[in-house]
Order: sequence, then C-alpha cells, then structure tokens
Amino acid sequence: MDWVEKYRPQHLQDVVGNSSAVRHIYEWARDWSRQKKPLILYGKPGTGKTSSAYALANDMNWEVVELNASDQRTKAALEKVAGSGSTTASLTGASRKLILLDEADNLHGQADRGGAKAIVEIIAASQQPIILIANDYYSLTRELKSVTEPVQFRALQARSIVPRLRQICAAEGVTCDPAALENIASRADGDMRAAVNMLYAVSIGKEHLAVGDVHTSAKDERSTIFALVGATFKGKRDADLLRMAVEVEDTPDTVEQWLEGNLDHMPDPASHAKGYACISRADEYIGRTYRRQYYTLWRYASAVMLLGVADAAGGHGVHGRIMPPARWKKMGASKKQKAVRAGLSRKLSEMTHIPQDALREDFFTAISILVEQDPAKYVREFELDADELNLFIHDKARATKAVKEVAKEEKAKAKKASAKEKATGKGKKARDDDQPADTGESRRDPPPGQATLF
Ligand SMILES: Nc1ncnc2c1ncn2[C@@H]1O[C@H](COP(=O)(O)OP(=O)(O)OP(=O)(O)O)[C@@H](O)[C@H]1O
Repeated sequence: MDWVEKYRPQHLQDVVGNSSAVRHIYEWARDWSRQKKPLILYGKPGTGKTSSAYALANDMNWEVVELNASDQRTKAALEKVAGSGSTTASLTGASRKLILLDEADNLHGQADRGGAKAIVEIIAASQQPIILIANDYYSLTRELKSVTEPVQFRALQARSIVPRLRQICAAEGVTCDPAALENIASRADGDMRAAVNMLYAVSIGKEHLAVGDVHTSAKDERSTIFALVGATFKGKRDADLLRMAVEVEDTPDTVEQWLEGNLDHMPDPASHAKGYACISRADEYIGRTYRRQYYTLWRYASAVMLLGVADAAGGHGVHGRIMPPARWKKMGASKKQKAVRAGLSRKLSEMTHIPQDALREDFFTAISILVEQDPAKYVREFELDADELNLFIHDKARATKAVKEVAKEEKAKAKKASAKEKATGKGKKARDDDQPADTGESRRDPPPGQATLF
C-alpha cells in the first residue's frame, strides 16, 4: 500500500494545517439541517480537501457516497441519494449519507448545459449533506457558487509538513536527518501528497534517510530525464525504458512534455503522427490519474508513451540534441511578448491618434491583414522592429527579411543624403533644423505623428 493512502488522516484532528477550514467543516456538520447550504472545499491539490471530507464522515459516523461531477451517470445517482431524506437507509447503521461530489470545477464536462443545471438544482434541494471539491473556485459556474458555501484550503507551510513526515518515518521504522525532511517539505511546495510521495520514493529499502538521499541537484535531475528521453528515441529495450521511468524524479506529465517537445525532431516525418497518437493516448491516462486520484494509471501512461514513441522513432534518435520542452521556453518568452505588445500599442496609438484599447480590440486584426500583405511597407510606416512585426505576422523568417530590407534602404538613404550634403555644403543647416534628408522618397513618407493606417 502506498504511503499516501496508508497515512490519509482518519479523523479531522489528524488533518495537518488549515485549521479554520477544518473547524468550519466540523461546525457545518455538527449543526447540519436541510436548510444548510452544501460546502465547497477548494484549493491546491494535496492540501487535505478529500481527506477532510472522509475524516468528517468518519467522525460523524456518516456514510460516504462519492460521485464525480463530470461523469454522465452522476445526475441519476445524485437524484437518488440527494432526493431521499431517509436517515436509516444505511446497512452500516450510519445516520446520514455524505455526498462527496469531486471535480465540481468540471461540471461542464456534463454533456450539455441542461445537465449541469439539473445537477445544481438537485444539489440546492438535497436532503442529505453534500460536500463538493474543486481546485479552482473561480472557474465554478455562477449558479453553483450561489447554492454553496465556500471553504478555502491553502497550501501547507513546510514547517507543518515536516512533523507529519517525521511521524510517518517513525511509524515505518526509518530514522532520518531532520534536514532531509526539511528538504522534502520545501520542495513539495505546499502539497502534502507530493511530500508523502517523495518521502516514500526516497525511503524505499532504507533504514536511515540521510540528506544526501534527498538532495539531488537540478543538474542531476535534468540528466536523468535527458537520459530517459534520449533512450526512448534511440529505441532502448522496453524493460529498460520502464525501469528508467520509475527512476526519474519527474512525473509522467513532465516526461510527456519532454517527449512531445522532441517529437518533431525525429528524422522520419512519417513517424511524427505515430508518436503524437501515443502521446495523446497517454495524456488521457494522465488526465484520468488526476481526476480519479488513481496513481496506478500513471504506469499505463508511461508505458503507452515511452514504448509507443520508441516504436515510432524506430531507434533513429532525433536531429541534434535532446532539448527541454519548447513550452517551457515559451513561458519565458511570453513575458517578453507582453512587453513588446504593450510598447507597440502605445507607439501605434501615438502615431495614429487611436486609443490603445480601440486599437487592440477593433483594429488589430485589420492591421494584421494589411501588414501580412506588405510587411516592409508597415515596417517603414510604423517603424516596427522584428519583435513588433512578429506580433502581426508569425512567419519569423519573413518578418526578419522585411526588417532587414528596410534597414538596408535606410542605410542607403542615409548614405545618399550625406553624399548630397557634402556636395551642396548645406549639411550643417539641415542637421540643425532636424529635417529629413531631401530625397525624392522621403518626401512621400508622412511626417512623424501622422502615420496613416489604411
Ligand atoms: N492536510 C493534510 N494533512 C495530512 N495529510 C494530508 C493533508 N493533505 C494531504 N494529505 C496527504 O495527501 C493525500 C491526498 O490528500 P487529499 O486527497 O486530501 O488532497 P486534496 O486536497 O483532496 O487534493 P486534490 O485537489 O488533488 O483532490 C492524503 O492521502 C494524505 O496522505
């Protein structure tokens, strides 16, 4: 049995941290009547939402009926349980049934809006206590928010995670360096499930856990995932790939991103589609793993993507080196893009006298079409640089070419102008007046501050 399940809190008092949320839940249950609104526990994964609901039911001697909001069969089941006010229906002698509705932020997974609406109505009129669970409160439908009472679960502090890890080590007969547990707790980033999982992984087969067992540098972690991805494209034996997948610290969704990021570099284009097919199949398992909290499915995800991509790659490797997923690079790049976009709309707004938000909302598409047709013209007109031009046209090579072309023209113009200045001897005056050089072409350009869009 894995430690996450083995050490799931059995009673509310075992739940670490989030004490005001826990008290809220307890008082709600203690005073429960049909007038009480269902609770919605929301917050980061692994902070104790599901565990608290189960611990509460245990403490109250309520039976739990767990349903999933996105499941098509949920409405019928919910109708049956929530519609019955019976308190003695249970064979176990439990006094009530606590309906636990997981993935409340995925209610739109119901086939239609009507289905979701019907569920909200059943929830609102329930004759049994209901607890809904969600990660993101803000993505819930307005209707659902209006019939429920929110309870937030916050990320756990590392200093509350450490004692729980210490307890688990003691129960398992593993002695440990305090620094090792502190290291795990801080890397878990407020997620107790992640912390317990990490502890389990590093303690396998050990009687003593030293800090060195836990502390792997970022470089070491990278080299392991590099090795796994490299071995997959090189077509290493299936058994080796599966063993490496267990060894790497990264979860299958990270491995999936790495494989996906490198797929396009397989030399044979025909193999790309095959590779993507395996990755998308693995992605379904990864999604289900998280939705159902059923980590066994991770193994299937790993097997499907690693063996599938290895088969697609046929042992031919990838062009160049194995690279970290482009998506990660893009995340950094998107910050820069935001700054470029803000600068560009400010500049265009000044030039055209159109307010920035009108430009963005009403004109951006039209401008993009125009710029796409003749990029160089608009590089001149709006004095765009390559980054700015790229916001309008996505073909990087074409954008660079247009910018270079205009730069070349400008250079030639400047050269011509300075030659002319020299010849006429009026160079100084022209510079003092800050007038554009007197060339036939420049007279056709609109003066600064009067750029025209169309
Ligand atoms: N506050 C906590 N106290 C003690 N153990 C916890 C706590 N939070 C999480 N855990 C551990 O993590 C496991 C998963 O926790 P739980 O299912 O309650 O998380 P959750 O908040 O419902 O996450 P998700 O949003 O992913 O469903 C538990 O089995 C338990 O081992």
